[in-house]
Amino acid sequence: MHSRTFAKGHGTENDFVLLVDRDARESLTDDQVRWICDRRAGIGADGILRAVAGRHIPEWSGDPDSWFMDYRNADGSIAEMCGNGVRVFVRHLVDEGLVVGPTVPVGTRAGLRMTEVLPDGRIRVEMGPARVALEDVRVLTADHRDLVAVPVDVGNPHAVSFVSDPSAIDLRDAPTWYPAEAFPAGVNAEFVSSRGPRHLEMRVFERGSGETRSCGTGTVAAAAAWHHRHHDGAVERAPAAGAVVYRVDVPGGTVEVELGERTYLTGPAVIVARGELLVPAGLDA
Ligand SMILES: N[C@@H](CCC[C@H](N)C(=O)O)C(=O)O
Repeated sequence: MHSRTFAKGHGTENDFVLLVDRDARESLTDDQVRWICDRRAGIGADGILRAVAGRHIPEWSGDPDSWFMDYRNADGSIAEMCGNGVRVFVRHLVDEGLVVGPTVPVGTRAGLRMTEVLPDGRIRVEMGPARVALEDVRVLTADHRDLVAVPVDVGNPHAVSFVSDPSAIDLRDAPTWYPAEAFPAGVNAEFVSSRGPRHLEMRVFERGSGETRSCGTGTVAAAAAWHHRHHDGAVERAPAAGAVVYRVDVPGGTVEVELGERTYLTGPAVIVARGELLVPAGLDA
């Protein structure tokens, strides 16, 4: 058995275990990730945010000294980006005195993300482009719904379906999709309805984690898909008129998405615990 320090936090109840390991001295195997994220045998989380220096990530070509968010889903898989996670990541680095805000750059597998800690404590993240595909796909849910879905790339893949009532969708099993080749690396599936002008409600089934209480990249995908399909492809034209701001309600809270020349996600980030993880001997790498 060995021990390592951890913190636990969430962004709109999308929850994460944070492991700071700037010099990449500790291993983090898929089995360890699954154990840490297990809500009965481990700490419990939707994913892990490992904080390392960029130099330790082979696919990172940016500043080797910048902090890199090495994100893992609860099943051990790697994802390119996590919109709620990056806010929690920054909150933790600031709280621990490892960076000085308010502006904090973070390396991710989807590229560099500039973040800003706002005076009210929320964190605003520049999310890179949200690419809305022109061709729809179909998503099949556990309750045998066959839904039209809009593919959106926010650094990671999303399929956004517009439904009359997201709470009525059965998400006990993972949705599937067709054609299968639309998402060769899997997809995060969002179910979205309108609550008023520029106000959406969303549920999500995340690749690698199952149904979660929120997904930051998913809210950006939802707003971008909605705006694109209901304003005749207007996301690209938004800069002329200034950014449009969507409020997106998820089961775990509310975030704000700005669509314009750049895309921003703003929301809360909360650290709830710090402690010592006792890694069982069987999981020692
Ligand atoms: N919850 C995250 C997204 C995490 C990664 C996702 N499950 C994937 O595999 O792409 C968010 O807040 O964006």
